[in-house]
Amino acid sequence: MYKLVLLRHGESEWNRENRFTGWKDVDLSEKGLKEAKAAGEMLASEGYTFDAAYTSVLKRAIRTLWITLDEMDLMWIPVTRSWRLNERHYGALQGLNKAETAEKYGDEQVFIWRRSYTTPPPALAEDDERSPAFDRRYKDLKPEEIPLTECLKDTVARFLPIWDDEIAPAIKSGKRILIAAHGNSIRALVKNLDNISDDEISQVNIPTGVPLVYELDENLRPIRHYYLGNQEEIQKAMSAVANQGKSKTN
Ligand SMILES: O=C(O)[C@@H](CO)OP(=O)(O)O
Repeated sequence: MYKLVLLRHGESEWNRENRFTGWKDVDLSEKGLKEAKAAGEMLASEGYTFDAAYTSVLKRAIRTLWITLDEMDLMWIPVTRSWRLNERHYGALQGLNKAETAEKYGDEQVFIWRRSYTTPPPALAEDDERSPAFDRRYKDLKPEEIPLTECLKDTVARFLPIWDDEIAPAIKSGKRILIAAHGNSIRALVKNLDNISDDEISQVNIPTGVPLVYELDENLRPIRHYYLGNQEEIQKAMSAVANQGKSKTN
């Protein structure tokens, strides 16, 4: 049996302000820093350790990983950063307040933009200065790999190559892996691992800063999964994520 731990970054400044974030490189809030520390403490106290870690090229996930590994005295383990673990690109919604967007376009439309598997949010214009094409960290991507928006299906498609080529073989070789990533890149992985339908994945919400443990069989099929921590608080945190895209007037 293998154990894989997934960790969504701690609360970011834009999570705190309830803004669509996507590939915008915002940092952790004070609360997010504390969540990352608590995640590391919990993993250490529950006896977890890791041989390697994977994260995105966005500082909220990288810093969460640093803090978690620091708490576990594991800052020395190899870390792979890849754009393939980035948050789902939120297109032209990036920067907008989620509740205000729901007031303007309706809760249903915002739910589709946030949680539909195949409908992407409105795209950034190609010449928009926020396009990843103008960001040096993405200079090695092929033009067709650079997103101007993404639905979850797109995120699954760009995440799977690093899973199949690097992470899955590492787990099978016996390495204990920690993945510090984002709400929607973790949803992409969870959909794939648990074989969740396109419809049902719309109801899955990942809380910030809570370790999610997957026990996997020799073929990396999940045996069970569970969050570490206070289960009641975790349920509340998941509902809070679901409600972020609802207008306040409803
Ligand atoms: O804004 C985002 O990038 C993500 C994660 O914070 O939000 P959502 O849960 O709305 O998909």
